[in-house]
Amino acid sequence: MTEPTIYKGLVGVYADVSAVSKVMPETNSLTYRGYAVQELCEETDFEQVAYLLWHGELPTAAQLQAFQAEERANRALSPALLRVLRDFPKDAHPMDAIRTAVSFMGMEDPESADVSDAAQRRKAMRLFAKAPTAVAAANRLSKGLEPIEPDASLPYSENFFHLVFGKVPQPEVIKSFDVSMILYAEHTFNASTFTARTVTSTGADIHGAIAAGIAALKGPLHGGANEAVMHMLKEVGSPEAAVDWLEGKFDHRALVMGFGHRVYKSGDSRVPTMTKYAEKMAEVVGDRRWMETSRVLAKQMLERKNIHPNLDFPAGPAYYLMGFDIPMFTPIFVCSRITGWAAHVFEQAADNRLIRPLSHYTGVDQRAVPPLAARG
Ligand SMILES: CC(=O)SCCNC(=O)CCNC(=O)[C@H](O)C(C)(C)COP(=O)(O)OP(=O)(O)OC[C@H]1O[C@@H](n2cnc3c(N)ncnc32)[C@H](O)[C@@H]1OP(=O)(O)O
Ligand SMILES: O=C([O-])CC(=O)C(=O)O
Repeated sequence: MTEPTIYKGLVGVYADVSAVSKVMPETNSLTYRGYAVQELCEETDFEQVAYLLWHGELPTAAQLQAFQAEERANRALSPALLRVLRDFPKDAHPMDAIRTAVSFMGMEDPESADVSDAAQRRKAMRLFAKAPTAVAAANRLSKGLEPIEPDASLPYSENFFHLVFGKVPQPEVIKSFDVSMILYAEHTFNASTFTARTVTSTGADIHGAIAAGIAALKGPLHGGANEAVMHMLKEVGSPEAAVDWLEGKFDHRALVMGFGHRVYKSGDSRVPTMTKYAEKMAEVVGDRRWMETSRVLAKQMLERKNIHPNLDFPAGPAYYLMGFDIPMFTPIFVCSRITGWAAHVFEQAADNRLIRPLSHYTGVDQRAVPPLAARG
């Protein structure tokens, strides 16, 4: 019998068509619904990008107003969910907290069992609006602080800071955060999005798909890398120590977090924009240490290994400079990626076929079951 070709890690496999976004590794570029992501960062904001991903077109002023009004009206958590969040172990991983909160939101959603396109879209809006409230509440409760109520007078990104810190920072900080949310929003068939599509392909609901996406995003090879990058920068300590630190990693053939990418082999399309806004954060805060250390690491990785940084590399220090606790970084990524995951859930469901690949069996040949007494 001829051996089937195995595509380990599904490298190079086209699993379906998609009209949501396009990664062009040959030019290090990325478009959402045909718009270059860098241009979206400069010309729009995260709410407009969320609308674009879900509807295929940028909103008109009236459409944006309606979208924002719906988002602002759905931010509050139920008293039952707040009670559950209060009962989480204080040392619960924040990604486990948001994954569990999303599952809970699914159970209490008024349209829980309805997987029609219209209901899934309404549920996506509720998830999009509530996720920041849950992420911020879990973070504050883990530190013994009371959750803060969302402020419906504030746009999405301003409200995020309000929920976490109880105040809104200067516009430069909001802009850098908003840019990170646009850049993190969507990236074709990455592991978490493919997971969400696989769950959707079984006919399951959007809360299940997004909870599964969160579980996949937590891993350090995917979204968890933005936290690992900041731990790494702190371990390195200073730009002067970066080259020796990196050589030590090479000696042990260790992975360097925030570097490498399955699709981009000559640079991640999002890195220049995120680096620009991380640099702005360093200016605002007046602390250049992390960006200088990053610069040396990136230069050395390229010279020694020809490996480029990915989006998590500048996003890690950017979030740190914004004042977020490191365990918040991947949950922030969740709040952004909910938009991309949901767009893929809608697309998968609209033209569905169960996702079910094959495995090539390499175990022992078929054999008889020995009786218990005969098993040595
Ligand atoms: C938002 C995101 O999810 S972006 C990704 C975030 N993840 C990280 O930053 C984690 C660190 N990076 C990695 O682990 C990998 O680069 C991944 C998982 C992102 C991509 O993995 P793959 O596509 O399977 O990369 P692949 O294994 O083919 O890498 C090619 C070579 O580069 C090496 N390499 C890739 N990334 C790194 C890295 N970060 N540090 C050191 N070496 C690396 C591999 O070891 C491999 O070397 P080899 O040919 O000697 O075996
Ligand atoms: O595309 C990938 O494999 C990972 C990634 O960069 C993302 O999900 O943003």
